[in-house]
Amino acid sequence: MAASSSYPLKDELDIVIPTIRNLDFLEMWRPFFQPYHLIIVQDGDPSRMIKVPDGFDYELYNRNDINKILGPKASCISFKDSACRCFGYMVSKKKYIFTIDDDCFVAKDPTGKDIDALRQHINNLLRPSTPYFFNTLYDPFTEGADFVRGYPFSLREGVPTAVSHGLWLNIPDYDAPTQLVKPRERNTRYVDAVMTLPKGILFPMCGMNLAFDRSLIGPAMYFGLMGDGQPIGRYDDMWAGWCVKVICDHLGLGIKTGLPYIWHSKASNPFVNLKKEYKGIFWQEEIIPFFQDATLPKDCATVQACYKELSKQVRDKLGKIDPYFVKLADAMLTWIDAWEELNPPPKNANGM
Ligand SMILES: O=c1ccn([C@@H]2O[C@H](COP(=O)(O)OP(=O)(O)O[C@H]3O[C@@H](CO)[C@H](O)[C@H]3O)[C@@H](O)[C@H]2O)c(=O)[nH]1
Ligand SMILES: [Mn+2]
Repeated sequence: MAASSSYPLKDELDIVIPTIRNLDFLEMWRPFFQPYHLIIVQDGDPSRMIKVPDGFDYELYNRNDINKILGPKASCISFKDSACRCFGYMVSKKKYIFTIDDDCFVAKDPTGKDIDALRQHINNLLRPSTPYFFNTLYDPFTEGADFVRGYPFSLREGVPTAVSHGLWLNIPDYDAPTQLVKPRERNTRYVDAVMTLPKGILFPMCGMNLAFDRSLIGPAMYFGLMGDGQPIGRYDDMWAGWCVKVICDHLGLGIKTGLPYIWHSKASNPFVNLKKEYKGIFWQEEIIPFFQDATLPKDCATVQACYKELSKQVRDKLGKIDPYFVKLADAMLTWIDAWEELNPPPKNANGM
């Protein structure tokens, strides 16, 4: 199934943008984004006025709004880090989310055509994933592709897709050490593929060009405690991606990576990034085995239950690395409480 209408899921999808800058980049996206509702999460000084180009339908939240809406639970939303974007996921009322950075522009495909990244994400999300058996012709649900010989027919229905992870031309999402040794490296390779991440395999999720089915995995898309007052930064999306992948594997949901590409226009400062990433670079050598070995009990049947269980395991098994992980485990529970407060389960016919 492909998205057929000119603006697919127009009333079922919010675009979440974290920002400390102006939003002129929206002018380039106007042909693709204008009909969609934007949720802008303004980070940093709340007294700064962020100019949104005319013609866009949006809601904007600054730190004062977050504190007012969440009260003490606002402590789980990062300040002075792009991790703040997850507040937008929480306040949205839509089934789907697309999040993009304000320095990401429309890329061109090899034919020179502007890439409608939003439509590609929607196609990725509306088509099933195949985490249990790798299809060597990549996404079998893409036009012009299919399952190859030897692919078990019992697995060809696939599973629901929870996440669509897009990529970036020009400035790649490198860590600070790589940025420092390869300052001029640019990603010029357009790989025309969408792949399902196999079950049991983790991946480094980047929040720059990311879409997900909020109804399937939203409560697990917490971007952690980063930025002001925290010992690490730039591990917001990574943390969310590791939690989300473990939960998707447990619940039988799929995650795809590959198309669409956006054009990432500028590299953030590698020295500032090194300071933010420093502890994460060696902590992750213990964090990754934790997630690789993580198992969730069979009776964890909802994302929230899985997430609460993961929080308990983070406290028990990562808390010994640094007290930060005990704080993070608590923040994961605060996040779920806040999520449930803002997104109460629908009442049944008896109003219960
Ligand atoms: O304190 C801040 C800093 C930035 N933002 C907004 O977040 C995004 C990303 O900012 P930027 O493009 O400057 O940084 P990158 O290094 O390219 O970000 C990528 O690396 C990861 C860092 O966590 C992340 O996945 C990517 O976003 C912009 O929209 C800034 O305006 C902010 O809100 N607060
Ligand atoms: Mn950037």
